[in-house]
Amino acid sequence: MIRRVDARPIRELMANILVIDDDPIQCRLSEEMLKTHGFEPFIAASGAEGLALLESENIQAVILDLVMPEMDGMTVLSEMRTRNFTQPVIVQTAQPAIENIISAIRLGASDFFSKPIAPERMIISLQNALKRFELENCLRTETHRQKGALSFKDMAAKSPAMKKSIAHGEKAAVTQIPVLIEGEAGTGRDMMARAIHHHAKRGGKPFIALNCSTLDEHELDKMLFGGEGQKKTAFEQAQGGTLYLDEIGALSMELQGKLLALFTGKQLSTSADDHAPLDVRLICATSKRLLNLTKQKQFREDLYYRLNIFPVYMPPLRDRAEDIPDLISHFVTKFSVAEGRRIDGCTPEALIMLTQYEWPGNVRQLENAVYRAILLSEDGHLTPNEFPQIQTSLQGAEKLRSALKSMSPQAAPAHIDAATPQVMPLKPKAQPTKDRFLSDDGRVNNLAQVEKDLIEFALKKHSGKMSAVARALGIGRSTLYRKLKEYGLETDQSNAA
Ligand SMILES: Nc1ncnc2c1ncn2[C@@H]1O[C@H](COP(=O)(O)OP(=O)(O)OP(=O)(O)O)[C@@H](O)[C@H]1O
Repeated sequence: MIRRVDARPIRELMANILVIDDDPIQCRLSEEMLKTHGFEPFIAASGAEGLALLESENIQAVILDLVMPEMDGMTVLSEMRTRNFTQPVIVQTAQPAIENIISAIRLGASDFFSKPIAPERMIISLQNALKRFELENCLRTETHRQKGALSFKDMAAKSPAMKKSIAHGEKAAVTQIPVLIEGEAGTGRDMMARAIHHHAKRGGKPFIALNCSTLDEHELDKMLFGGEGQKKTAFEQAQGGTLYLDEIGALSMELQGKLLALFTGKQLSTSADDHAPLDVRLICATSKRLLNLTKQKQFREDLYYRLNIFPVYMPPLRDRAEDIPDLISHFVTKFSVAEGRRIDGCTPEALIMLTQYEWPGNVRQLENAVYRAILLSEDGHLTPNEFPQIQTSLQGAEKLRSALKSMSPQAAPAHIDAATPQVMPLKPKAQPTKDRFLSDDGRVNNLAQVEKDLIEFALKKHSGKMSAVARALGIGRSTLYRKLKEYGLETDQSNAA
């Protein structure tokens, strides 16, 4: 069971705060204060250095000194606006003239402090600024989603793996060529497709999405290539824009052939039979490796090479735990607003638990888990108890891990060519059993000797009980007595029972 401690919101625990100040002592003080309160400080000794860090790092808020040589705080503020940095900025200065305060606020500063600053006041100001920033971000993303204008900036991407995917997406956006998005379900393939569309010249034109695995073949055929009752095909609807085909690997061989014919023919035949040149950018997504499907003859190789011109890979969430806090923060804001609940965020234990989980359903599963947790929460904080399924699953995995640990360690696997042959201990060679019909010197025993040995064996086996021995040998008791006398066996081993 995970112990419950304080419940600081994630944004506070993980936020990257940039301090821009030319005074090294003030920088050290700010750094210590931020670390003590669980923030991640980034320090810049000049305005230029600060702007460079804003470009390269994922900064959530800035503490800015106004009086600095070369580039002063006001110039940094206006440069931030010009470059479209929307992070909250808390200004601090040793010269709090009223005109400075007004100018800084006009340039977008969220708060203003005169030095020396009481750390508690600065922390409260940061908390409020971050809360507002998170709300603004969430509102912006959801507005973009509703307007069909999702951009790369709307995607949580702190991890190197996601940064790489977004860099590929940005490159794909400036071209017109087909894109193939590969990744497990729930990794954000749809979001990536929409961002590529939005950033391309076609942004603002239609974006039509179809899922090839959820529609039956007849329906899909009609929607893609037309048929009775279908006023406009998906291609016609997407004309000038983008057609997004999710789970393209599920397309039947017949429909694959039709799609290939479209590529070669480049003509859109409408139901009204007027022909227009095809101007649709195709973005496909798949959770199965298309290359493997081609090897298994389930996907046409010629079509594969047409679609896989610009691949973009969406990494599973388990390979990018750094993105989890931002995603949770976004979902908490989104759903608590939607549900009219005041939820502050996750406790540190819950956050640790959620970053340890494997998330087989990726971001989609995390989104649903946060939504459920918000509905379960009673005191405005999300603790591990609000994620019962994740808790149970991790506890099960922990039990399995400790059971495996207690088992004897296995030998490290070796390549078959390098493995030394295992020498099995040889069983001691069995001694040949003496043939019961042979004497010690190898001659065949005579009949009397065999009969005597047999009677002796039966006497031992039945503990000398005469009636049992006679029954076992198939002779009468009087014959048995006679033979015992004959072979000199009647004394010690026999009894009358
Ligand atoms: N990087 C991200 N930042 C913010 N939200 C994300 C991100 N990736 C995914 N999401 C959200 O997670 C959910 C699932 O994403 P999306 O629909 O794009 O996934 P998918 O790979 O197409 O899978 P599915 O087939 O389940 O829809 C969506 O609500 C999406 O907005």
